Amino acid sequence: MQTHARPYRSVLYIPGSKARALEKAQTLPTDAIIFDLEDAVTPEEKPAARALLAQTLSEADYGARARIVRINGFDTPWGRDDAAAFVGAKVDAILIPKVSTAADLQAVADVIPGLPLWAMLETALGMLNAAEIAAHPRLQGMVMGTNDLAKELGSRFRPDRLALQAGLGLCLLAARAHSRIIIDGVYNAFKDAEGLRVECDQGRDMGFDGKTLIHPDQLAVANAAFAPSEAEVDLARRQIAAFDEAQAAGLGVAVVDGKIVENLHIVTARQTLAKAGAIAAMGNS
Ligand SMILES: CC(C)(COP(=O)(O)OP(=O)(O)OC[C@H]1O[C@@H](n2cnc3c(N)ncnc32)[C@H](O)[C@@H]1OP(=O)(O)O)[C@@H](O)C(=O)NCCC(=O)NCCSC(=O)C[C@H](O)C(=O)O
Ligand SMILES: [Mg+2]
Repeated sequence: MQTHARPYRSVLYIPGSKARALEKAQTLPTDAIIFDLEDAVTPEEKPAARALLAQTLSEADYGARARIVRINGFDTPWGRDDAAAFVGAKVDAILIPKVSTAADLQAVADVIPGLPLWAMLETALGMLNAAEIAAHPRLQGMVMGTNDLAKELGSRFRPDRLALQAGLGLCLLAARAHSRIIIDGVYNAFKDAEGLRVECDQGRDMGFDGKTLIHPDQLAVANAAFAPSEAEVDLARRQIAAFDEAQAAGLGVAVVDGKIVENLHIVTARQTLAKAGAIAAMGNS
């Protein structure tokens, strides 16, 4: 598990063209927002959405929520103008769609100095190049684009996401090897809370930091699934106490609930407590 200064349990997409949704998000319990100029915005609306978003971000207060802008690709008519519009803006990161190589990232890095970059991992080539993408020095986070990936693979939806597992696993390995944030893909059936819960639990079990979402009704499920449970916090505290006691007695191993606790488990326990603390500080239940 990786801990970061802020939680990313819930990462809500908001179409940059929807003024009401942009306003509403200022009060929603989401850890981060992706302000989208790509797939959620029609070609006809793109220039107006870019202007609305730039204006909104200069005025609105999104509090502690991370503000990430998803621009269009540089192989489209809008990508370069999107990038130019957010240089120096009040945003935490720029998210680049369909990143397939480290060179795709570098092209954006060259025109946006300073700001952290995030990459959508959603092409077959991106899966195969996940390691070089994650290693890019400007990269901070990775987002799985499971719709585009399924489209490229020709795979069908399955609740267990069998066809996507290889790609999800490759990207997760790459993110962890380079200490990057990594967020799971969206669950399209936004009225199916139980299906979302199952997919969130799968993502959390695999090691993702959180889930991208498309509707406010999905927030509570993701926030619960990706937060340490009370039982996990309690166990972490007891492991740390037992290990401290063992060390004071000159031992390198403790036993808690019939299981050994070594140094490496203490690293995880401390990360669990740090994550719980960061969530409490954020104020989103
Ligand atoms: C999915 C939706 C089109 C549903 O819209 P709608 O029917 O209007 O929803 P509701 O009437 O239930 O909305 C209720 C209120 O909630 C607000 N709302 C809705 N969605 C959002 C949102 N995403 N963020 C903030 N607020 C939202 C409405 O304004 C209503 O407010 P109120 O007036 O107070 O009642 C719609 O939810 C939507 O457009 N979702 C986002 C879709 C999107 O961003 N898609 C692109 C990202 S996913 C993707 O690209 C995946 C990736 O690249 C891949 O390859 O997998
Ligand atoms: Mg996509």
